[in-house]
Amino acid sequence: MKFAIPVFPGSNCDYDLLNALRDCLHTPADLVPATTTDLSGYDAVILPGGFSYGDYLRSGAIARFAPVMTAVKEFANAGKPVMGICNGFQILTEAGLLPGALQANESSKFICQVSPLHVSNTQTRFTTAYARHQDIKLPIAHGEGNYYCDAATLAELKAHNQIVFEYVDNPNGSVANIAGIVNRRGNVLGMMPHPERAVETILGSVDGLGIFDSLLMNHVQGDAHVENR
Ligand SMILES: NC(=O)CC[C@H](N)C(=O)O
Repeated sequence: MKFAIPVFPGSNCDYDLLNALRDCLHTPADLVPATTTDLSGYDAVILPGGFSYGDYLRSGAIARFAPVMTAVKEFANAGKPVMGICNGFQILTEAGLLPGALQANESSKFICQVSPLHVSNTQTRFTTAYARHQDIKLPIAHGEGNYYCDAATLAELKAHNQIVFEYVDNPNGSVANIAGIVNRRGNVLGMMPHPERAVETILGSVDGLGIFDSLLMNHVQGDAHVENR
């Protein structure tokens, strides 16, 4: 299973992700520039964290116009797995691949800490390696992680089991403690916590491995059994 990691001007978690995939998971992965228009050689795309285009206007608001995003949309529309971590999640909402938006944290402060989370849905292709309702700890590091959606969207997310990760202590004011969601089809995941920073004991947690293990396992088994239609 080969991963593409689009790199935007200002991405700063791209090498963490490359390390997680190549060195810890032993799976092929390439950094690809934001000008790339062809993702046909890849099985999955993960948008990394950072500050794309300086996060001017709003996080992800400029990145969504990068040429690679046209290819990412085609990739997602073909049902292939796409994931966005932190700034990647912000880009996915701005691009319309996931509902809702990420606002400034309620405290207006940048938050950098390890956060306890519930895995709320273990039936997605990103989370089958976790136990049902497993409690995990992942690092968070963001200024705009306060997930917002309107009441109708929240009802849709709940009705279709699209809330995948929830904060235990809601550090940023997110609606319904939301830390990560999938799209209705189940092939696009966005999450504010950083699983790629929790893949080795020396990092203090290996709780992020479950996401990458799930992707690899479900790719081998054929992703169709975890499609949410
Ligand atoms: N770690 C990150 O990706 C940071 C995300 C974003 N730029 C923010 O501060 O909200």
